[in-house]
Amino acid sequence: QFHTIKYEDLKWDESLGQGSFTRIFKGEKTDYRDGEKHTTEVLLKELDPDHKNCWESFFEAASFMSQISHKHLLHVYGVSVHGDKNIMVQEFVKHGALDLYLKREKSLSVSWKLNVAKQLACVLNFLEEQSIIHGNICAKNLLLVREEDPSQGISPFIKLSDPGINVAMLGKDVIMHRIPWIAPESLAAPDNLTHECDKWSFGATVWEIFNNGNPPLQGWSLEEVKLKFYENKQQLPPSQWTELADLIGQCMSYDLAFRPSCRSIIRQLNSLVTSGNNVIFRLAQDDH
Ligand SMILES: Nc1cnc(-c2cc(N)nc3[nH]ccc23)cn1
Repeated sequence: QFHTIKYEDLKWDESLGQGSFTRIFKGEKTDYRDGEKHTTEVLLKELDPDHKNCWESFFEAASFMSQISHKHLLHVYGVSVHGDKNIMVQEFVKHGALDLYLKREKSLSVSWKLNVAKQLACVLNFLEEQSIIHGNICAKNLLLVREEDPSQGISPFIKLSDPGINVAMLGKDVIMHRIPWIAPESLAAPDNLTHECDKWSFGATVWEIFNNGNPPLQGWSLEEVKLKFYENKQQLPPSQWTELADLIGQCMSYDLAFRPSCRSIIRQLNSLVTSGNNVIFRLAQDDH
């Protein structure tokens, strides 16, 4: 399914943190093509040795990413196995994960946020057309390839990262930490993910993008309280921008049938762009 990379062709640099049962490092891979030596900056994602049993799911995530290609999907160069080390070799994305970027950058414009949400909707639509379910859409799994530069008319560019270990393989506690990104129906059946699950997660991710990276249900630390969120069919605090709140609410419908198609999501995002401008105009008018 994918390219295997020789361990000796990899070089580890600094640690960049960890994911579910994984550790990530900046690194380099060396290729020898037409007699020349090429080194490429990469992201090395190592599966924890004590979760070796998840290696199929770990590589399944990698193979899902390398069997299709899309401009907004992270490129996976391949995998390397060395002793009890299972390593996924990914493209290195300069500005890292969006959840941290949103927390750091406090003055991102509405058009920046809409632009990023539209890119996510496009790759979601592509995955649905390819009948591929991601299963872990969230701001932490969105990577910022390019920052915006308004002076040059350059807009932000994101890529969706791999879903990581399949949620069905994760323990109950890890699944709880995915509330409210994980669709309520997936809590009961994590091994039965659907495209509708990705739409629910899309709604929670758009909520994150418009809430400056404040995680939803922040401070709801106790797991049973988070479960109450689903039991009471609660919604995330709605945005003041009603059209945006409506879209997020549709995506985060407890009834799968009410979740919009990707086409509808894209259409609604496009109309938010125009209504967004009007909202600003309306607010400006109210000020006078
Ligand atoms: N495929 C990927 C995934 N994450 C990065 C990344 C980049 C960065 N500047 N800081 C980071 N801190 C944590 C991860 C990360 C890069 N590429």
